[in-house]
Amino acid sequence: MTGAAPLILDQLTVKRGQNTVVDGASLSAGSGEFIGLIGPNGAGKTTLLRAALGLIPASGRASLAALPAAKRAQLAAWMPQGRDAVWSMPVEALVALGRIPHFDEGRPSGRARIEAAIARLGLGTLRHRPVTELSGGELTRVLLARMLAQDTPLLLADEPIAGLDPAHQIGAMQLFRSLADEGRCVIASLHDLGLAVRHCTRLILLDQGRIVADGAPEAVLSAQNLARSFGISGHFAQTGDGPIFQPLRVLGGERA
Ligand SMILES: Nc1ncnc2c1ncn2[C@@H]1O[C@H](COP(=O)(O)OP(=O)(O)OP(=O)(O)O)[C@@H](O)[C@H]1O
Repeated sequence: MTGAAPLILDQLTVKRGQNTVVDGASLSAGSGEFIGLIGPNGAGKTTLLRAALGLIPASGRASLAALPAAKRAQLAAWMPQGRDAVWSMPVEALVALGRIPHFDEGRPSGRARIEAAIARLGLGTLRHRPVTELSGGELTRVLLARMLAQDTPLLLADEPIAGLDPAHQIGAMQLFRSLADEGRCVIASLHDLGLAVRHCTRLILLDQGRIVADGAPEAVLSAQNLARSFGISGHFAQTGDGPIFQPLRVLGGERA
């Protein structure tokens, strides 16, 4: 990896047929940041994350994509949007896959990481259950635990809190924020703008493949950006319990 930043994208561009799905995205994501990648359906969030990891062809530069896969897996954990458990294996075995890049899933150092991840995601009672027999939210927590067990400086997650109940959504967001506070970098695509505002240190707004805003949550969720990119209005408030954002209305007619 080049420099200190866990992820650098420079004019990253992805074309799908005739369509430019990610259009010249540039960013530097640093240690200590929990970045919420937001934008309407089809904006290009999944495509940007996958291209950042080198999973799909792209032009421009992605610092991770240039690395050998084995090295990349030591630097970045990835949680895809699809939540299908293909193989029937116990929960603890799937979490242990997070240690494969470190070659220590059977050693004390690896076991300690696996156990810590199982405990942190509250999976103790599920540890022997086949992953094919879990609910959607339970499987999401197992995949979060696998990411945690991988113990990487960068974590990329595509809609990681979709399908979780409110307590587990808040728990997952607090987990990501605490990982950032320890010096890691977390980038997660999110549709829940209220949770994004409360927990993320920075938001990046993607619209039609372009980064149209990047910065502090309150600034990114300006009335103008909400209207232009999401076609909604919303209310932002600073409270004694932290910032709160509530989407309010779908604006009439075409997007501003
Ligand atoms: N394999 C593909 N071939 C052609 N077009 C694709 C392909 N994958 C995605 N797209 C298109 O690229 C655009 C961006 O898709 P992407 O999944 O990155 O959006 P997203 O922001 O993650 O959306 P969502 O919030 O709905 O998950 C969409 O218009 C989508 O239809």
